[in-house]
Amino acid sequence: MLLVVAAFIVAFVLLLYMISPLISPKPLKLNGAHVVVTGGSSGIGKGIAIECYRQGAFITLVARDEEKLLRAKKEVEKYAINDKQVVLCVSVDVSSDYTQVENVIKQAQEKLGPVDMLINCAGTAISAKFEEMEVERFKELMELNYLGSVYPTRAVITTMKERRMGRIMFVSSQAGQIGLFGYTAYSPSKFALRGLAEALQMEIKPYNIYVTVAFPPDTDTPLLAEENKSKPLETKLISETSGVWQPDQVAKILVKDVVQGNFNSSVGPDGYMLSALTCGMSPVTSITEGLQQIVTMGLFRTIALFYLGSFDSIVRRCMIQREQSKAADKRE
Ligand SMILES: NC(=O)C1=CN([C@@H]2O[C@H](COP(=O)(O)OP(=O)(O)OC[C@H]3O[C@@H](n4cnc5c(N)ncnc54)[C@H](OP(=O)(O)O)[C@@H]3O)[C@@H](O)[C@H]2O)C=CC1
Ligand SMILES: CCCCCCCCCCCCCCCC(=O)[C@@H](N)CO
Repeated sequence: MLLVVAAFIVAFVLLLYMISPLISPKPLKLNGAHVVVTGGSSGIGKGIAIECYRQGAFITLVARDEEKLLRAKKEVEKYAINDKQVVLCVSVDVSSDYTQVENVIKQAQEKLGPVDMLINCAGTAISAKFEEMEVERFKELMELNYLGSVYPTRAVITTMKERRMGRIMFVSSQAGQIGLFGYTAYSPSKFALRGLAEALQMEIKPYNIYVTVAFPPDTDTPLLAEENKSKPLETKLISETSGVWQPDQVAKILVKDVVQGNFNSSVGPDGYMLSALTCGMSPVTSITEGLQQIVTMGLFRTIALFYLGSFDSIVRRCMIQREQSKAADKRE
């Protein structure tokens, strides 16, 4: 009896693998492709631009500061693999006015052809305790991190649907998979991207367009340095769990995933566990991914409970320490 059940399971898994080419997208060829990277003048976005350029892509860098854009362009150009490749810079605020965003995308398409791949990486982070966060920040982060990804996507989607091809990446964060101390304004803006990505992917899969959401851990960029100046100790200690990564390491993984059309892109062992654990109803891109989620979910939830316990104790310890030092100050 057991043997029959085992045989059925094996046959079922084999069958799944046989049909797997039907559900996995064909990898996109970066050579000659037009890749638009918002936030491409710094940090992770610049790393992604470099990685795509090294594989023969034409790049449009989108950000506000023109000087920073030009500096990034020069850096990216060092990685050319042929003399036809071009790096175009466009200066626009991706979060304020849709018409402006649409216009710059149009200009970029006129110069470098239709967009094959859009990387939504422009974004920022602020960490502070909920009651210490200025209320405008909640709106600002939603505007930049969420609407700043909606607008460029909206501007490329019609052409992608007509051409029946394309890739779109949203750069969320591990803080877009788990709500963390200090990130009451940031986490929601990154969670929102996941909802957008799931809904959009269901709409555009029949058009052969694939959506990827990336969930990077702390990455050594100008943004992290700036953020660390005022980051609550709790946030720092909790985030350290999954380490600090280099932008080029992160960029390599993200580019590989978006090229393959994977819905999920995670970095490092903690990132892998977080993604398996929080997969919910998100689309699956390969049989292996689905099977891994089925098998590991219970185990990862068990591990997660230990992590959550240790995060709670970090928060409690920091609170006690603060109160003690306040009391000591008073005595002096
Ligand atoms: N670093 C980290 O630890 C992590 C970062 N992330 C996410 O990755 C993304 C990139 O972060 P990172 O590389 O560290 O940040 P950086 O600050 O190094 O780069 C941000 C980029 O976005 C551009 N940008 C910012 N605001 C706007 C705007 N309104 N319109 C157009 N462009 C804009 C910036 O250029 P300019 O200012 O000139 O406009 C710059 O090119 C962010 O979405 C961040 O949330 C996710 C996980 C971890
Ligand atoms: C099985 C379960 C495993 C659980 C592992 C949990 C690990 C949590 C670490 C969260 C790190 C958050 C980094 C945010 C980075 C970011 O977006 C900002 N630095 C932007 O500047």
